[in-house]
Amino acid sequence: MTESTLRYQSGFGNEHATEAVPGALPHGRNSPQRAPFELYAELISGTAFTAPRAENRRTWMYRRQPSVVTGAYQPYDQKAWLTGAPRDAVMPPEPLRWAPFDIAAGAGDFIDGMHTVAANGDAEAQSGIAAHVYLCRQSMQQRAFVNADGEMLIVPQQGRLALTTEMGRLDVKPGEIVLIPRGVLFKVALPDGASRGYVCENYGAQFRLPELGPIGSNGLANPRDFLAPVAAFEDTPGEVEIVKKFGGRFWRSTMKHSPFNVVAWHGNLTPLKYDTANFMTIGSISFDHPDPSIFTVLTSPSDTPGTANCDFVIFPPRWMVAEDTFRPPWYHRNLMSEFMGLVYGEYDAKPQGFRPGGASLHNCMVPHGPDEEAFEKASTTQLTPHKLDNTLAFMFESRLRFIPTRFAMEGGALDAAYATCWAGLKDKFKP
Ligand SMILES: O=C(O)Cc1cc(O)ccc1O
Ligand SMILES: [Fe+2]
Repeated sequence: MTESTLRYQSGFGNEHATEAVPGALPHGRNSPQRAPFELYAELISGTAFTAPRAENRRTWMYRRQPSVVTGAYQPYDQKAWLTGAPRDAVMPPEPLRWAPFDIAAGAGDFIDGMHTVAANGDAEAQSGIAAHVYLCRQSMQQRAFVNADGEMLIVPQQGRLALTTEMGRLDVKPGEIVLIPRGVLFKVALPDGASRGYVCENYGAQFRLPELGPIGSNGLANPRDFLAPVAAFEDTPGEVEIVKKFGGRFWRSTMKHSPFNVVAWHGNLTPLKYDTANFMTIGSISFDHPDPSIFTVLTSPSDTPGTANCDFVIFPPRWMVAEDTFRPPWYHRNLMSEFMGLVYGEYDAKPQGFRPGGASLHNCMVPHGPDEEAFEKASTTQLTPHKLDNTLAFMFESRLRFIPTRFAMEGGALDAAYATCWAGLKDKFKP
């Protein structure tokens, strides 16, 4: 695949209007007696009808056939993709870390290659998230996927993804992220072959931009950098298998035609992509460093103000200038639980052991912080302005503890020696 030439529309939560064939959108009403060109009008509501206006998300689609035109559903086998906190699983009380998950372990496509690393909450209670990795080497062909359990925040780590969705097409590459709303059909092609990445499946309130408080009206992730697709439809003949995730189970059905048949749409419920290179990073320009909440790209609030169901936080390239300051993260333990991944480069608190395509998990009140090497360096180095470059780590941070899966604990990637990275931190007290 050459560089992407797709067109997009800009703005987080914006009201977009787009037609692949001019004249396909009705004007002045959503549901005329007959829609233009004999299309079917169909509404998808991503929030309750009566959700506050600022949170309300819905889109009207004008399509060649409505979504009801499917066959019966049969069970579909996907055992590695789990939903919610597994009640019978053991949750170790210690820090956990995984080596890069082996792409060769995933022979299939984006659906079959999904492996849950850790999950919390309960999809039926619309609360919590799952942290997955996808390990795949095949494009989805004559197949589409729809997730009724939550929205999906996809963080590619290796290999570009070419997504086809009901609202149009998006190309994403490592360093970019894509957000697929709950219930929107999509398929994933792999222009670079073998691909790996992370997914946050969010059963709770939809991700949105965080409040900016005293930061003001600009900064962090700016709304205009979120890109929605333009309407596009497929004409490819042949049956399409629809795989649906519904209440933690997987189902398959067959459609005689492609479900990517939306000729025009308008609304504010859309897939979105975002390039993390556009994140306006804020940090200390005096001393100390602020809490990592300054790196929040998107937040899924819970019912308790300020205590997120999930924050999606990135640690992008940035200047470190703080004076008389230990610059990496301090030693800490938090109420919030932290699942971390690394897209590329090194993370300043763990320059060696935390590698791209791997992960770490520091659950509620589990102490962690810089390893011995990072501590020694950061506490003795000459503090000049320094660019942390070529690095992109991220965190799915949740108020709910993550429970690691069997794949995580027994699949071969678990770093049994993780705790030894702090073992050499001696008592150097010199009164
Ligand atoms: O654990 C981590 O590396 C993430 C993190 C970074 C930071 O600067 C402060 C707290 C925190 O959890
Ligand atoms: Fe932390």
